Amino acid sequence: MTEEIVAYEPIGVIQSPFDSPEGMPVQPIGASDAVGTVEVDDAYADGLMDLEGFSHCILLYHFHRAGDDVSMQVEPFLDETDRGLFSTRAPQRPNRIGLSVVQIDSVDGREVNVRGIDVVDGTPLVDLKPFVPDFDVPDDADTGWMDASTSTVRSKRADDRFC
Ligand SMILES: C[S@@+](CC[C@H](N)C(=O)[O-])C[C@H]1O[C@@H](n2cnc3c(N)ncnc32)[C@H](O)[C@@H]1O
Repeated sequence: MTEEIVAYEPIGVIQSPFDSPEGMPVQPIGASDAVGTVEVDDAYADGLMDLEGFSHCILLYHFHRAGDDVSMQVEPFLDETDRGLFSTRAPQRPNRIGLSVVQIDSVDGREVNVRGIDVVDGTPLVDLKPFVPDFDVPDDADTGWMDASTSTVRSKRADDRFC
């Protein structure tokens, strides 16, 4: 077991239309109409320079409303079978880090206006990176058990199992 403790402070906050983890989309593909704002703290505003040239960005954030009961096998939203936690995107994990690729509508001061947001309003932002298909999309990716069709993911809504 590693001895080092890693601690981060949020660099900002994500505003979204969703007040609760329950009943909301489970991935950005199901939230294409959901508009949100990523607001970085003043100290980091200059770091948004040049971001407007990218159509999408990667948000890394803390699932602050996830429950404490972390299991190594979970039934994910997109299946009816238990799966190893690390083969899922379940929010309830040892380090509650979430990742979403969202569309950038505009960058305005310390705010990034985004679309396709699948997080609860007030989610603490840990990092933001540009999405670059050549870096981030392998052309030979296999997706294991996660064979839910695109239309299933689009219409799927979360329940309270990870709260
Ligand atoms: C399945 S996770 C996927 C999130 C991200 N796209 C990922 O893959 O890491 C999305 C679900 O997490 C829950 N959720 C979103 N924001 C949360 C937060 N701040 N705290 C706890 N749960 C959250 C909601 O139930 C939402 O439907």
